[in-house]
Amino acid sequence: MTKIAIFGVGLIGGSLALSFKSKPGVTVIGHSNNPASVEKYMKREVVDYATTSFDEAAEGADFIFLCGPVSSLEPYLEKLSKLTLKPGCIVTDVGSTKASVSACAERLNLGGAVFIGGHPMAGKEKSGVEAATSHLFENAFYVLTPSEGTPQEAYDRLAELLEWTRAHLIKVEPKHHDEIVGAISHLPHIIAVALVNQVAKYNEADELYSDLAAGGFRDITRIASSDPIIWRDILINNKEVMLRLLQDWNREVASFVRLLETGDAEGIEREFASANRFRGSLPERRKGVIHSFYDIYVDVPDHPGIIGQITTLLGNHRVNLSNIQIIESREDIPGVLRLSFKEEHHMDKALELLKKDYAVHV
Ligand SMILES: NC(=O)c1ccc[n+]([C@@H]2O[C@H](COP(=O)([O-])OP(=O)(O)OC[C@H]3O[C@@H](n4cnc5c(N)ncnc54)[C@H](O)[C@@H]3O)[C@@H](O)[C@H]2O)c1
Ligand SMILES: O=C(O)C(=O)C[C@]1(C(=O)O)C=C[C@@H](O)C=C1
Repeated sequence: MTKIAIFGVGLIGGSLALSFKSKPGVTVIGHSNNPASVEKYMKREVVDYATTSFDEAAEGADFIFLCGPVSSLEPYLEKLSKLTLKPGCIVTDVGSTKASVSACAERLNLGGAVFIGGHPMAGKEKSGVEAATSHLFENAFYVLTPSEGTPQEAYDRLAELLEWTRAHLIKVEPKHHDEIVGAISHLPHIIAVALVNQVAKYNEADELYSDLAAGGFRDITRIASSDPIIWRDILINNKEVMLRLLQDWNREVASFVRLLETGDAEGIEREFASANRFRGSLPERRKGVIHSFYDIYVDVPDHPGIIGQITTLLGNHRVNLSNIQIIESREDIPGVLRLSFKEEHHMDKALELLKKDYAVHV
């Protein structure tokens, strides 16, 4: 039996647990200090067994996944270094920063265990085990940060286990990881939060701001709803990188200010065109940087049963819908549904079917 211990069964730990659970020869053990959480993990059947005992969870484990907030990772490693772990046990983490946890593992003696840092490049703005899903990592990149001393055999065993997640593994050096992820994940979170807070202040004086907040605002600010503790830890841990990136960001903002002050219409056009080109060149069909869905938007009248009618129509024509979201729905006002498809031909078929009765936009 392969024993997998997961410390911190939240969004990421829970999604890993669901990816591994019920696989042949695998037992998944969840750990939390909180008895109510342990009960919840069991009740939701995310793990095979859960415990409040750190030692019981770690004892005899073949794989240990540390899935708490970034500030919990080094204390976890310290604690593990004081136990006798199973020889050959692989300890890994899922923290959004890699430099400090990897350096900590290098300093510590984990006995016969091996630490390999990890970071699945997939997530959500929601947190907790309630948001966990077995397919969260499918098609996403999953960064591993082995050191020079990491035995190839240990890396291969972890890689083999992670095949259950259906993610694409990629090796990155820890500091390099923190630079890149700082720019493509951490900076966007700061910008989204700052933008929402800016608009929230205007909204205090005039509620029309939130009434009119439509697709553009919602698209760029979804991640502003992310968990405050998780993000406090990430940003503090990656402080040096973030301070440099924010200086560059200030320069980008200042350059827009100059374009507007000087009425440089061509310059503004150039900025949009070059952003459009880079974004368009990003690989589309994977999660991680850009979600891999094909989305269409349907204007729908506000009457009961409308969602059922649409899903039944698509189902009857074997169109596979991956996600459905009500973007705007208020009494007496037509709503907008976002329908997401994983495959382009399903989106095309949905467009063809829905155009007959609804206003549909891509
Ligand atoms: N949310 C994302 O999109 C995302 C993506 C990839 C990696 N990560 C990383 O994964 C880790 C977990 O994030 P999440 O989104 O699953 O968060 P979460 O809040 O959903 O889960 C965190 C888990 O850790 C436990 N926990 C909370 N405080 C703790 C502490 N001080 N010590 C030990 N355990 C504690 C919680 O009970 C919970 O089970 C973080 O290190 C985060 O940086 C997050
Ligand atoms: O999709 C989201 O909500 C995320 O924030 C996921 C996201 C990201 O920024 O892309 C967030 C943190 C991670 O460490 C990895 C992925």
